[in-house]
Amino acid sequence: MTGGDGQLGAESRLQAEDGSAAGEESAAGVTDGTGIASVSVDDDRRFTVGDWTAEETRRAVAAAKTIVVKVGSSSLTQPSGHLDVDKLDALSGAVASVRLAGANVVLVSSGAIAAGFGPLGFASRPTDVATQQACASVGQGLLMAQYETAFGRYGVRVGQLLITAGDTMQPQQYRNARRTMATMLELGVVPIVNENDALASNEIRFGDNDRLSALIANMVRADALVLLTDVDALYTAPPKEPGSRKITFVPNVTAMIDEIRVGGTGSGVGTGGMVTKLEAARMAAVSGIPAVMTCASNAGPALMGDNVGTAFAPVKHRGSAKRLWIKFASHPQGTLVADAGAAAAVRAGRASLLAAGVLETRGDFSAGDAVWIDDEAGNHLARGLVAYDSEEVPDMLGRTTAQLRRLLGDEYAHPLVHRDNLVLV
Ligand SMILES: Nc1ncnc2c1ncn2[C@@H]1O[C@H](COP(=O)(O)OP(=O)(O)O)[C@@H](O)[C@H]1O
Ligand SMILES: N[C@@H](CCC(=O)OP(=O)(O)O)C(=O)O
Repeated sequence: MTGGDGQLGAESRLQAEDGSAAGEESAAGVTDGTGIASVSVDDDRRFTVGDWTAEETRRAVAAAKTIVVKVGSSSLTQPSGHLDVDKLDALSGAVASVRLAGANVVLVSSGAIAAGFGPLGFASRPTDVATQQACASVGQGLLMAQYETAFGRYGVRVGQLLITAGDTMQPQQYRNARRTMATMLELGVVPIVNENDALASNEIRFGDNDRLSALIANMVRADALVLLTDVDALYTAPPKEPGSRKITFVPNVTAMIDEIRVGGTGSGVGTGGMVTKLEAARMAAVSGIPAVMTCASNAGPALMGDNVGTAFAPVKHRGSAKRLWIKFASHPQGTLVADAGAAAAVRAGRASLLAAGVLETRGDFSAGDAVWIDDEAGNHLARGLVAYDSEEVPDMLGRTTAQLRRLLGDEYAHPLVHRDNLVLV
């Protein structure tokens, strides 16, 4: 449903991402009679989807104290597989201006593979992972050298940070990356982040940098995310399709995600296309971060809050860093299958998961790992950090807290997943 003014209406779909009506506090809870209280697992301050206007969203981008800017391969390179220095210089100028105006800026830059295949003699972007990785190792160096020169003109220092998907999943690595980035920002450096393509494995790989940029926005507690690509805005269908219309404002990305027809990359050097950009916008919106998506040549106006591209309003308050990590970055190692009562309580968003309400455990996990919480039909309800090793759980299943204390001891008289460590999907 697209309004004639290019704003995507969401009035009829005021549903928060967890399925409960926006702003409504769910009442269901679960206790096993031992007084374990049930309080909200999600941020229950009232948030009304639709509160943010397009202007407010854009103003928030312009006023951001900390901002993540993501730029795609096609905005930095030529189809021949070489850097497009003019484009890179123009982008660097826009980002440096924001830095010099006092904001913290993180630049998530793709382009390593696209800048590396030309110098290595390939006519087009290689498709096999090993060759892509070799191209990335050549292209990443070229990219950074060019960024150093470009930002150097403005007296702005840049630093490289290469991250694998695995790094964002491991709490320790995540903390290290967050600390490094925070320190770089304190020192006035613009961190330039890319996926560590040379080390990424085929199985665990972002591939594109769109979702990585939303994770980084959470990591640095950014106030805004700007996604720069080779198309000026989000359209109702891939822009080359006749009749596709430009969308200037999306008040509720979680509600509209199924209504837009998105296609893959349009350039031959990018990855992911609009699918992953919309996913990044959704991750930002449910993390309380306003976002704008437009073409790289609009970087300056977008960062100034001008009416370019597509603005995405936040749809929730920002959660804690821990909850955002559980929701978007953790890598579940197993599954706890909840019975109907526990599933309803988890879904309602106000409960710890007790052993009494769990029917089955699957997978090999350690205390502190992320696990899925599924219903009996196999639907994922939530992700959470489990308090026990997978070998300990079978003896606990179906038992009340009082029984656990009596049979197994005090240390087992706790929820399998405490509500503070549980996030609805
Ligand atoms: N609904 C849509 N609206 C806008 N662009 C779309 C849509 N569906 C597919 N696309 C394509 O997504 C491309 C951008 O994705 P991609 O090539 O991965 O860029 P980047 O390299 O910047 O990440 C655009 O060039 C466009 O052709
Ligand atoms: N990390 C890769 C990103 C690959 C890619 O094409 O990403 P994108 O252009 O953001 O869709 C690189 O630097 O080449």
